Order: sequence, then C-alpha cells, then structure tokens
Amino acid sequence: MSSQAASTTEPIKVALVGATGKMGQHAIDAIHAADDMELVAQLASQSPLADITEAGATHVLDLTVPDVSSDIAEFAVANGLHTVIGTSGWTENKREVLQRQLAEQPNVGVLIAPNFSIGSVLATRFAAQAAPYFDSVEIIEMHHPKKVDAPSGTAVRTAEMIAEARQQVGVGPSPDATEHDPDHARGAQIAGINVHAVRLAGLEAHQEVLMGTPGQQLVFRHDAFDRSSYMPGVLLGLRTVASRPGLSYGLDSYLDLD
Ligand SMILES: NC(=O)C1=CN([C@@H]2O[C@H](COP(=O)(O)OP(=O)(O)OC[C@H]3O[C@@H](n4cnc5c(N)ncnc54)[C@H](OP(=O)(O)O)[C@@H]3O)[C@@H](O)[C@H]2O)C=CC1
Ligand SMILES: O=C(O)C1=N[C@H](C(=O)O)C[C@H](O)C1
Repeated sequence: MSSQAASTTEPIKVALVGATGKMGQHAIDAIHAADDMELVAQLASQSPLADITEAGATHVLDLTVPDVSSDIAEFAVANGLHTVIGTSGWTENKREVLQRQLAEQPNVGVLIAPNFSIGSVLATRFAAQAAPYFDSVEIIEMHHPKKVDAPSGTAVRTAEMIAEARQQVGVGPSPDATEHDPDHARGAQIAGINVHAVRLAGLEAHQEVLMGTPGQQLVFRHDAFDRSSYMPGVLLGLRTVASRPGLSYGLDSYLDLD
C-alpha cells in the first residue's frame, strides 16, 4: 500500500472555449500546470458547443470574442456548468439577460472578469476610491491593434465603478466646456466618464485613469506586458466560481479587498 494518501477531491473539469487564441494558449498551459484541474475540452470557432457536455466538463472558461460570448454562457448555464468569462463586451443588457438565466439555475456560478490581472483590478479599485476627491476624471485605454472591441472591458468596468463612487457622494460630472465635437474627439461617454481608446503596434494592454482638481493631478496606470499576467486570476476564478452561485462581475468580488 502506498504511504501517500490518495486525494479524494475531484479535479475541476474545464472546457476551454477560445483555445486557439492568445489567451487560450496561455490558459492551456496554466490549467495543465494546476494539480486540481483537468482540461477536458478545447474548443475554437468551428467547434460545436456540445463538445463541452460530451467531455463531462464541470466548468467552462470563455476566452473568445464579444459576439459569441453570451451564447457560450447561455449554453453553459443551461447545462448547469460553472462559467468563468474573460471575453470583453459584456454590456449591462447582456448581464441582465444572463442574470435571468441564472435565476433558473440557482446553484450555478458565473464570473465575468473584465480583467484577470491583480494589478489592473487593484488600479481600478484605487481609482474608484480616489475619484470622488477630484473634479475631473478621464480614462485612456491602450491596446495592441488586433483587439476587436473598443473601449476595452476593463475601461468600461473602471468607468462604471468610478461613476458609482462619485454618485454615492453626490459628485457631479467632470467640468467640460466643449460645445462642438462632431468627430467624438472627446472620446466615448461610459457611465458619464470620457473614455479614449488607443490602438498601437507594440502595445499589449495598458490603462491610465487621469484625475484632476485645481493645482494637482493623480494618475493610476497599469501595464500588462504579457498575457501570463492574467493566469493567476484565471485559476482563481475557476477555483472560486462554484462556491459563488449567481453572477459575479469583476475579479475583485473574489478578492478580500475591503
Ligand atoms: N479578462 C481578461 O483579463 C482578458 C480578456 N481578454 C479578452 O479575451 C478575449 C480573447 O482574447 P485573445 O485571446 O487575445 O483573442 P484571440 O483573437 O487571440 O482569440 C480569439 C479566440 O476566440 C475563438 N473564436 C472566435 N470566434 C468564435 C466563435 N464563433 N465561437 C467560438 N470561439 C470563437 C477563436 O477561435 P479561432 O482560432 O477558431 O478563430 C480564438 O480561439 C477577448 O475578448 C479579449 O478582449 C484578453 C486578455 C485579458
Ligand atoms: O483584448 C485584450 O488584449 C484585453 N482585453 C481585456 C479588456 O477588454 O479589458 C482585458 C485586457 O485589457 C486585455
């Protein structure tokens, strides 16, 4: 008889959708290196979603494109599978639809994580804490030119959290005398915050939140130089999601930050 006690814990059986992508390739290595996980299916754009259930997955990891992410989540939830979503583009409308689906599956957990990197999650959290103390706030997100969506999911989440923090204490909009801006040179308005998207060869994923008030400026900047920066957050999401039924929005909800 072996002197080592056999583990009785079942591995987390992950089906990865978006396995051929840049994030997917990193996720494959990270899941293979995790003792408590088994990668049971790898799907790409031509794969039927039935591959997920046929492989006996307990968890789905979605790293695809905004146009298909909600269909993948709907399939996963309908089949009672815990789901971690890294794909961007999850608007409020899409999140509401998913919430309604989850109401039918009260034991299923879904995490939508606009950003898996701890530095970005912290930068967003700190920016939201600071934002009520400044008259003006604007966000600049900067990404590689292969990114298909703008603004980034991280910028949207950051704008939402900043807007909520300012609203809670009654801080009004950033001052701005612009009267004519037919070409949207002032950027997109997300939750009332101006967001500017830069796409530049050589960049990976970067964000600056600029805050100003008379006589001073505060800048929160995060740089992801490599996709390995997201993998600890991906694994944390997969390990935690089953214990958090319903919809969680933002990896910060899985971190003990308060
Ligand atoms: N939350 C976070 O921290 C991060 C999120 N992201 C987000 O993750 C997503 C993936 O990024 P990235 O890996 O760079 O993108 P890639 O373009 O490198 O990969 C996209 C993947 O999606 C697959 N795909 C495309 N269409 C479909 C479809 N109809 N059904 C199923 N799969 C499909 C592609 O498969 P195929 O090869 O067959 O076309 C490919 O595997 C993006 O939304 C990005 O914004 C990125 C970095 C960090
Ligand atoms: O496409 C990317 O690269 C990234 N997408 C996510 C987003 O839209 O925020 C996360 C990170 O910015 C990298």
